[in-house]
Amino acid sequence: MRLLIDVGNTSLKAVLWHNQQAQPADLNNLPWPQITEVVYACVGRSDLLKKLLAQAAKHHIACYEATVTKTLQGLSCAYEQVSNLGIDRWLALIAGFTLHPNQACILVDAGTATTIDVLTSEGQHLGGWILPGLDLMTSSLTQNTQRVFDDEKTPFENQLGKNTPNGLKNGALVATIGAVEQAKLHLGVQNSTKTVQIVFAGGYGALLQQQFEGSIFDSLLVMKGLNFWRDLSKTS
Ligand SMILES: Nc1ncnc2c1ncn2[C@@H]1O[C@H](COP(=O)(O)OP(=O)(O)OP(=O)(O)O)[C@@H](O)[C@H]1O
Ligand SMILES: CC(C)(CO)[C@@H](O)C(=O)NCCC(=O)O
Ligand SMILES: [K+]
Repeated sequence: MRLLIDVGNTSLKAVLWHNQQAQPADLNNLPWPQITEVVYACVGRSDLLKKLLAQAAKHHIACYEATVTKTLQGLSCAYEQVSNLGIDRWLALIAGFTLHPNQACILVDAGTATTIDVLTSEGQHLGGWILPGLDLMTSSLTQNTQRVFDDEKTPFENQLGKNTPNGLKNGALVATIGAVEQAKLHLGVQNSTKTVQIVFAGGYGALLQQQFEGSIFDSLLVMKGLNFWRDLSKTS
């Protein structure tokens, strides 16, 4: 059984991976005797991660930190400075590459930030974008203007706004949708028979997924990437 840990800027997420399945992990009551290894990825700072790694060491369990490399099996990273790419983005790419072989993908992780990464059917990462997440888009406007206000009960909708909270929330949503549309242009899906698999993850992934026909939402995308990273980096 593997303990998989994904440390973001806002939260730490962990799952237990056993028999090709993810089970929720209770961090206050981990089944250490059954855990064979700890695999983790970290873009943020975390005292909780330090505590978990210390506990693993006490139980003599090997810990592996996922890193970005120029290539991994048939997958290649677009960044010149590969260590600058967020590991969560690399893991989403690894998951897309492994789960959708020979298929062009757009990986969208919509949390605190929204990241969009473009992957060709040959496994080449073409690059991507980092946008403020939907909440950051709206809060940066309410905090830096006098008259732009939000409203808890206003949903994000792909429509024109006819009041301030609508204008604000819908603006954030369509900006994000527009960025995903721009990503498609880099894969030449217009005027061609090529298809692209758009995969959404993260807190706002399910909402965004509804905006793109044929797209999928996978709440475990980064965790799956972490699990594949460990398998693939063992054999490369
Ligand atoms: N149903 C939902 N469950 C969790 N978060 C949601 C949901 N709907 C919207 N959100 C928003 O998604 C964001 C959390 O996203 P996510 O869980 O992907 O973490 P994250 O922001 O990526 O954190 P980190 O950067 O720490 O990984 C928050 O802004 C939250 O308001
Ligand atoms: C963009 C975030 C914060 C998303 O979690 C993370 O992937 C990160 O810290 N990235 C580093 C910068 C980059 O990916 O170019
Ligand atoms: K994240």
